[in-house]
Amino acid sequence: MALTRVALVALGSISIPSSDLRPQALSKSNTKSLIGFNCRRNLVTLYQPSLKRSVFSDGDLASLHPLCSAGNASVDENSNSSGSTVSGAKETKRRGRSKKTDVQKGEIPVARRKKNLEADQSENGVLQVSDGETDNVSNEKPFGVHMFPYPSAVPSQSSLFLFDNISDVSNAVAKHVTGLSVQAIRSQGSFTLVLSGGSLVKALSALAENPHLSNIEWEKWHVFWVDERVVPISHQDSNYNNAKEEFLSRVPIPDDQVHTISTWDDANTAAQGYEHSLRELAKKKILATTTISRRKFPRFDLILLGIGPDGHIASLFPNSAVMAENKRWVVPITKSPKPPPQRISLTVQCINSAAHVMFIVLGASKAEVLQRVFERPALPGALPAQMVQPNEGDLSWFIDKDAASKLAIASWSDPKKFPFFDWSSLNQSKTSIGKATSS
Ligand SMILES: O=C1O[C@H](COP(=O)(O)O)[C@@H](O)[C@H](O)[C@H]1O
Repeated sequence: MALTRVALVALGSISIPSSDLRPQALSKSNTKSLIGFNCRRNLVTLYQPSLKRSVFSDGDLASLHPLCSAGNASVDENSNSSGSTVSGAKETKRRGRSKKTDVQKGEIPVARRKKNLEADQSENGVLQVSDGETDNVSNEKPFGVHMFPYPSAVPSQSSLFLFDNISDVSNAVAKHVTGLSVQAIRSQGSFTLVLSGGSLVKALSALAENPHLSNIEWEKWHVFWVDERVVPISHQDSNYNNAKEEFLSRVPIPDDQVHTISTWDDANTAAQGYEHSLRELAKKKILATTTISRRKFPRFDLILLGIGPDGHIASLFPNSAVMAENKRWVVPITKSPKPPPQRISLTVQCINSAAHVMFIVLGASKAEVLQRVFERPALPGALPAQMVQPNEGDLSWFIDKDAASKLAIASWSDPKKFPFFDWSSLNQSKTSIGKATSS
């Protein structure tokens, strides 16, 4: 019990910086659909300030969103008119936000843009998502079990946000990314973003629209890819091409800061070439690095991940040998089960070195795999998405209701169905054996 408390107190200092999903950006109907969870390893806590408390029974969950009720009833738009919130340890105050939604691209000087965005940031660097009511997370209780992560030296934190549709997801993602961009630029002068391919890119549409389009300091962005297919960059299978059409062509990031991967050769050469260019950028300090087990890895500010129906992330497919790679930053894939067969991918170790990792999962075709990721343990490597546990960063999931439709969220608090496992007991077990009789 004591161990549980320790873990929960830690929830009071959620370190995700101002993802800022405040309701000003969410329309009234949007706020109905938002559910926020904070997870620390296998703990999930859910907050809703309008209930003036932050611990929920299953009944509360059912009233918050139909997806949380045991029967997964169809969505009742009126079931929750208050929206939910994730807030920091300090009281959240609604602050004034300048209305610039109609400001055209480039019209706001950089200094003013910064000021406007700073006004949007949370106090104390703590995530504060609010519908204007207040909440305090310092005495949370565990809500349930979250995923089946593999232990690592430093527990990471994660959050799960659930929305009705892709447009709500896109708005929330845009605000989250904007917040991280502001924070990175403020602390180090640039923002390094890593894109995935596939359906995820569509969820970036709100980022390329006002107010984000005008507010973001695009000239300080560097864009990378978590994986690429070995096809010409103009090919319809190219992740670059996909991102260019859906997102990059709509935002003013300088061309030389869009780090396309040369894929004219075979996968081996392309992987070596990409790793080489990343290492060069690290030497030039354009890319930060971090050390894990005495090896250097790039520390991207944010990696955006999708998930395939088989649980693959990037181009890392279930049970492939490259899942175990812990030296290289980039690996070649020559027999991808999903076409095209030749690809390159950042490694799990590389992904877990990022400061922030965000999954964006949309659509019913992802419902089953999401259930496996959150509710079924798998052997290491069998479900690549479960291996995403940033070493010194945070993980967030932005999910629409179709993708979440098979999650038994209402049962997550049932210890019989989802046994609570306290990872901190692993660290303490050596010293606590002797104490067992005295307590
Ligand atoms: O092949 C790939 O698939 C995953 C998932 O794509 P989705 O279309 O099913 O969302 C994607 O994240 C990855 O970048 C891509 O190369």
